[in-house]
Amino acid sequence: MENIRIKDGHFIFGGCDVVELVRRYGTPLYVISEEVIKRKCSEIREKFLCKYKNTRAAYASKAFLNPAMCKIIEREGLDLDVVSGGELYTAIRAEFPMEKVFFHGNNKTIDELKMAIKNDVGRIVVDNLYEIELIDKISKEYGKKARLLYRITPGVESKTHRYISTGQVDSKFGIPLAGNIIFEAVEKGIKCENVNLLGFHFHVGSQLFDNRSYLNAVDVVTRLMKDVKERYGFITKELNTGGGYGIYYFKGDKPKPIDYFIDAIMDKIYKRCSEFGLEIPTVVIEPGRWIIGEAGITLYTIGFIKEIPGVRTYVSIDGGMTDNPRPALYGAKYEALIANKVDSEKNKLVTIAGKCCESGDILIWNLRVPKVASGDILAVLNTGAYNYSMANNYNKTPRPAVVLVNEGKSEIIVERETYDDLLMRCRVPEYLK
Ligand SMILES: Cc1ncc(COP(=O)(O)O)c(C=O)c1O
Ligand SMILES: N[C@@H](CCCC[NH3+])C(=O)O
Repeated sequence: MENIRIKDGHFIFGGCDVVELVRRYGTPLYVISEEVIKRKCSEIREKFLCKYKNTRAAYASKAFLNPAMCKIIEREGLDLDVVSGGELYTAIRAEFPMEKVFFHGNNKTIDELKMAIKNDVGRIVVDNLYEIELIDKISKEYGKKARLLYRITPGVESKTHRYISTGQVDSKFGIPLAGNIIFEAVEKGIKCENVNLLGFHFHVGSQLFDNRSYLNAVDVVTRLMKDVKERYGFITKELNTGGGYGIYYFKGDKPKPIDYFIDAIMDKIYKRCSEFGLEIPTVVIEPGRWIIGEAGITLYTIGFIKEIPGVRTYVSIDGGMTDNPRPALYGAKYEALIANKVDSEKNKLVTIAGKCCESGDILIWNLRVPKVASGDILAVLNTGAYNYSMANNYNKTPRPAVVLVNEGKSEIIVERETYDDLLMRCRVPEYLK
């Protein structure tokens, strides 16, 4: 793994000795490398934004979001995809340019839509027919004209965990193409005076290593672009092709370079548009995991070690499914190392157990490690995406801090939660006191 450096048997990440980070900030600790994020964004600029005209790249912030991340993304010249009122609010508070925000969601509430429209969000990605009239009405109230993309369900299968596959016909996301619904939606979009329909969106799934589902989706959406042009004279000005590019977590994962996806998608869009006599729309991509996944590690302190003779050795850590629910949720696998003994020979097989009161709270089954002791530090790799953002307070566990590292410097960007934070919103009715 290219981000791994070793010095005096210690793991160095973002130029920082992680043992020092633990001493300073405690564990569990999310550590995010600014350098990796910048490298990823620069690759997107080089291989997509500069290479192809009329393109935009939005960072899918559900993967990892806080005000500092908004600032990095803004500086790197990317747009932002948000999927909830909370993510939108974070972007607003971080003063992220609203015209560069794409607002998603399969069940946006009225209050969320109001916040988006009032703040002149760049695009609302409409997920169903009923949203359109609501947006039109709210836009009218605020004297605005909301810019819309319609998310379609392209009806394509993707090879990934079924919980993160989104493009198939039977999906809760997007406007179905069967029947007349999509045409009804386009007619509405054209007729409603307070909206400006700009084009279409699809997102086929996440953690993908194959570009076929994207290409199949481009086939479907360009056919739709042709149909709506013929029926209504509607010109698709923008086509958002979603995110989903996979990264390496564990042996067997075979991530592809980003241009494997981008070049194939662009080539297919150009070909189909030329075949159908369509104008080339502005093309948008929306990666989340690919930008942030490899930028993060999580550090834990090893606690009790339990050896069941002839069965297994459980090594317990001070976190688990509360800071990383992915193994319990998707059976996700991670690589990890003992950060203060990186050089030592790995001659033991252990299972890393989280501290939640759940048998399923196992972070890693069968990890090869050197002889470990209580107090050693475990570093789990490539945890930048969907770890901090999916963390929770189960068993009244405070969420860890997030530290940003760069060239040997470290800075807290999210403070560790305290027990008082956990109780801050609880109230005891008078009669129970
Ligand atoms: C609409 C949309 N765009 C982008 C993404 C980002 O996905 P990923 O993090 O896999 O790139 C998602 C999540 O799967 C999504 O639902
Ligand atoms: N939470 C998922 C990704 C969801 C993508 C959003 N549609 C994961 O950890 O892999």
